[in-house]
Amino acid sequence: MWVQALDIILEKMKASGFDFSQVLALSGAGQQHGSVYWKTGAGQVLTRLSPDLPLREQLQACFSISDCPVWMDSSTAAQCRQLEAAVGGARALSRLTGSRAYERFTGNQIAKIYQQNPEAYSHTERISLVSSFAASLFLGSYSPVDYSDGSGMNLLQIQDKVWSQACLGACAPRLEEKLGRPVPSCSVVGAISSYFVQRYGFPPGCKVVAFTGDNPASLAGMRLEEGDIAVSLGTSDTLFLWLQDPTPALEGHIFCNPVDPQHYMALLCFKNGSLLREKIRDESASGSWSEFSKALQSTEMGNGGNLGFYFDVMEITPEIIGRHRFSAENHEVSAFPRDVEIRAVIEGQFMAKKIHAEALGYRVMPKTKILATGGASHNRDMLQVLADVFGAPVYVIDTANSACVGSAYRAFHGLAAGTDVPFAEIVKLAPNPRLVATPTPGASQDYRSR
Ligand SMILES: Nc1ncnc2c1ncn2[C@@H]1O[C@H](COP(=O)(O)OP(=O)(O)O)[C@@H](O)[C@H]1O
Ligand SMILES: O=C(CO)[C@@H](O)[C@H](O)COP(=O)(O)O
Repeated sequence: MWVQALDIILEKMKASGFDFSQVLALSGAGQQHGSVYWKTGAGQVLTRLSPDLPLREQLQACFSISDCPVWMDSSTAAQCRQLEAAVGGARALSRLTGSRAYERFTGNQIAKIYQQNPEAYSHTERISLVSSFAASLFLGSYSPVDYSDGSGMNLLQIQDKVWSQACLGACAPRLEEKLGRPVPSCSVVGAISSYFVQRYGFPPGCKVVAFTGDNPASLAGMRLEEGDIAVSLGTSDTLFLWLQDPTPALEGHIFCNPVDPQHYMALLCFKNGSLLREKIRDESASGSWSEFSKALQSTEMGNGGNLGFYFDVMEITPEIIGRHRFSAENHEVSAFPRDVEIRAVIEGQFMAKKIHAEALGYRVMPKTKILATGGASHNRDMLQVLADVFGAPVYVIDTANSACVGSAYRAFHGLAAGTDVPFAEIVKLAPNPRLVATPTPGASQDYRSR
């Protein structure tokens, strides 16, 4: 599916007259943590692709696992406990790799594949992340994993930027050779393969800059500065911040920074994001976002004291499931009126984000900007609640696809690789984010007191 998606995108671009010969460098992003298993011999196939055929037809037999584990999988609790035990506990693993063991993190996913399907594992010559997999297609050879996306595996020592031998050993045998050596996120990993030159007309020297995770790429696309907080309202909701001195904790993740190898980023991931909001929209707003917005407009900030927490699937931050509603008198109730329900979902989600960010050491400063992205950042009424809960102005960039924009910026940065030009300098002429919501005076104190 992923290979075919790339075929389709490039064919559509070609049909629309896109001039590939102008592309000097490219980069990209993939959902974090997902993994792709290349069968023995696949590396050879990659180097000999015929420009006369789509990629899908040529790569069909190249994978030892046909259904790639993706980030939403949470079936690896046993492997998580084994990994934590092997390195001296959850806190020790977090200090080493930036996170305690998480079910979706790739090391635990690999361990499960090795334990349940050792034959497929032994026929695997290379394991890619979704990001390095896509880069490999463009390169025509295996692309290394970059430090930033590599931090979402529970395998990389985030301070030293090398695979942890203890973690590798706890997950599966001969794993280091299947992963290859990780590289700085701004590395040029090679030139585009002749397949793309001949089939689409890319210039032969077009540089491929290491691909990274969707959240690190979004951080680049939003040109985050210290003190800012980015809120991505996609399928999942994620929150990320730029950090200099990380303090890995038991909740949340520390990743290597995708644009500055000396720095870090913190990330919190909430599984009950847009899919939950869509469910509530269908149940309480006749399936219409505009009805959903009307409910937010017609209810008061603070929701008359009603409070709700909604986790239809097992949440990541924190591990909890179920819908929990509390009346103004602090009694658990089984339902709210439709409009109250809609406000309760949005206020509950945004208050949780603020509380968890503060637990990682985050403080709203006078210059703090909240940068919103992802599909739901089109919804201005939701963004007003976000501004009120955080007590900070909310901005959006012109496109909600910040991971794509970030990939383009990173490709541009890659062109200057080796000259030590900082990323901020490279993107300084990019359009500034637009202010879309300012906090209602006194709002954040109101929310704090709740
Ligand atoms: N007007 C809107 N209001 C709220 N949510 C919206 C609106 N438009 C789109 N969305 C949500 O955006 C989500 C898709 O976000 P997107 O960032 O594209 O996803 P992904 O994280 O998979 O890249 C959809 O699940 C949808 O619920
Ligand atoms: O697991 C995480 C981050 O740790 C997710 O954020 C994935 O990176 C994919 O997210 P969506 O783009 O589907 O929201």
